[in-house]
Amino acid sequence: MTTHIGAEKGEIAEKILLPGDPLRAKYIAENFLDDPVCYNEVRGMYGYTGTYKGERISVQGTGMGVPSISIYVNELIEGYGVKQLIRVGSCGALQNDVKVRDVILASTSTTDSQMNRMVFGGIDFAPAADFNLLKNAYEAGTEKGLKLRVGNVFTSDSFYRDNAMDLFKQLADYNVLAVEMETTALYTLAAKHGCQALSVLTVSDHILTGEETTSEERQTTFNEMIEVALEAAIQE
Ligand SMILES: O=P(O)(O)O[C@H]1O[C@H](CO)[C@@H](O)[C@H]1O
Ligand SMILES: O=c1cc[nH]c(=O)[nH]1
Repeated sequence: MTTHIGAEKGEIAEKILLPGDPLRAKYIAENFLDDPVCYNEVRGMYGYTGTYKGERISVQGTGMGVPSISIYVNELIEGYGVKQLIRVGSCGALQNDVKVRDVILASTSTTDSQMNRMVFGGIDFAPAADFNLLKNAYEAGTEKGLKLRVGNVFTSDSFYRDNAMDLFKQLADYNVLAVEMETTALYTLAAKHGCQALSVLTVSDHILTGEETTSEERQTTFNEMIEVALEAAIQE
């Protein structure tokens, strides 16, 4: 057991999906994994292990934001030997040609979080997705007929930010596709520990137009994102 995860050693697979919402972890386990077993309920942050197409896969809620996902990623890697981590999250679109329900693969991330500047003594580390995972996810999505977007996402410490529009427009001018709250931490910690990481994100709302998905639409698109992530996970 680690501080925030109640699993015994060996109960968590080397490959794991990481939704922010613990109920999304439960949904993924119950609808996509065979024989799922719940290994964690500490803080209601559900974690399950099952199989997908015969391969052992876990899914663990991370909570929202850099501090929360950092706790789970650290404990999963250092405490349980997890090697491959795929975030399955939601995000807000920053580009006119990125639409609600689109699925984005984050090749890198920009951030307002101080985490990396603290760690690297003020320099800007460039967090990057694992290329093989990114390639596998892109191919899996393309085979399913999805038009995946690949690019830079903004990992923000703030969901409710005063006067956010100027910053969002500037980021859009610099080709940042969307905003979310965890990818920078995931990629940086994975790099530190020699693990593979990728964020697969569904656009749940549009920052520029205010458009939002209905809960039913979110469900359908989340399913596509989850399938892309699972198919990427089981490739070599
Ligand atoms: O849907 P999840 O994975 O939680 O991701 C997004 O949703 C939360 C904000 O509502 C943040 O965690 C953000 O990154
Ligand atoms: O606008 C959004 C949507 C999802 N997640 C975020 O962090 N922001």
